[in-house]
Amino acid sequence: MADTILSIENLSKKYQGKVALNSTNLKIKNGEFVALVGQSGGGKSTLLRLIAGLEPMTSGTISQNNQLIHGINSNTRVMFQDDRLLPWKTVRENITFKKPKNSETAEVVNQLLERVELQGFADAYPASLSGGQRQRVALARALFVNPEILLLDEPLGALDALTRSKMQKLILDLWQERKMTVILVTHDVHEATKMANRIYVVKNNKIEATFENPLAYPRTDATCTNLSTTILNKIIDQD
Ligand SMILES: Nc1ncnc2c1ncn2[C@@H]1O[C@H](COP(=O)(O)OP(=O)(O)OP(=O)(O)O)[C@@H](O)[C@H]1O
Repeated sequence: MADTILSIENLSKKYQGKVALNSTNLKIKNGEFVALVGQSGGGKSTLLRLIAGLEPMTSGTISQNNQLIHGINSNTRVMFQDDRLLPWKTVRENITFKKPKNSETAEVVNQLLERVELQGFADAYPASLSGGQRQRVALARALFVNPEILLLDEPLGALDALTRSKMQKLILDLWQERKMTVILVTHDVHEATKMANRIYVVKNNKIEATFENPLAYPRTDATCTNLSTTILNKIIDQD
């Protein structure tokens, strides 16, 4: 639990000479659930994409388990706001994409579908599913490869309040069951304080503030309010 899983040093990213992330340092321990919050354009998604290796960094280093990350980081999986399911593939095929089909694989998929409450949907096509169901398929697809770090880029942003709240609980339960590390990007400060044990405010293309979250799980709206307000004030603070 106490081991550093991810170590980021002096990480910078520029797009056509314009800074998206500026000399950022970050250390995350194995099994933590951290959140990145902050104003639009601050660099949150850029940081997540660099950790996933979806884009090259301009300078700096990212190490996972003391191994430098170059190119696609196969020990991570990203879940985005849009589910990115392939419409011509069934739920099962979307989850097992690129994997050989055998009975063991089928059993893993069945267990995952049961865990995200989609048993019986293995042969359905994405078009026949609701937005919440599609995001649960996307979650199952991300978990299928057992990533060490699950990267969540505003995955609940398009869901209605009730579905969102259920998904928050499902993700927290899965985090605790699977002992994985989770990094969540969200616009919703309250969501961050309900889910994460540490919250980073990303502002002006760097991490401007860090808030430890001592609240015990399960958290309620009431117990999170004070910390949410403190973080919100830091985000809107004009300095
Ligand atoms: N592919 C790209 N090409 C050019 N500029 C980009 C690209 N991706 C991001 N940027 C720029 O980098 C900066 C950081 O963007 P990023 O998406 O990381 O911010 P963010 O904090 O995730 O914002 P949001 O909360 O709106 O998603 C912004 O100024 C953005 O315009």
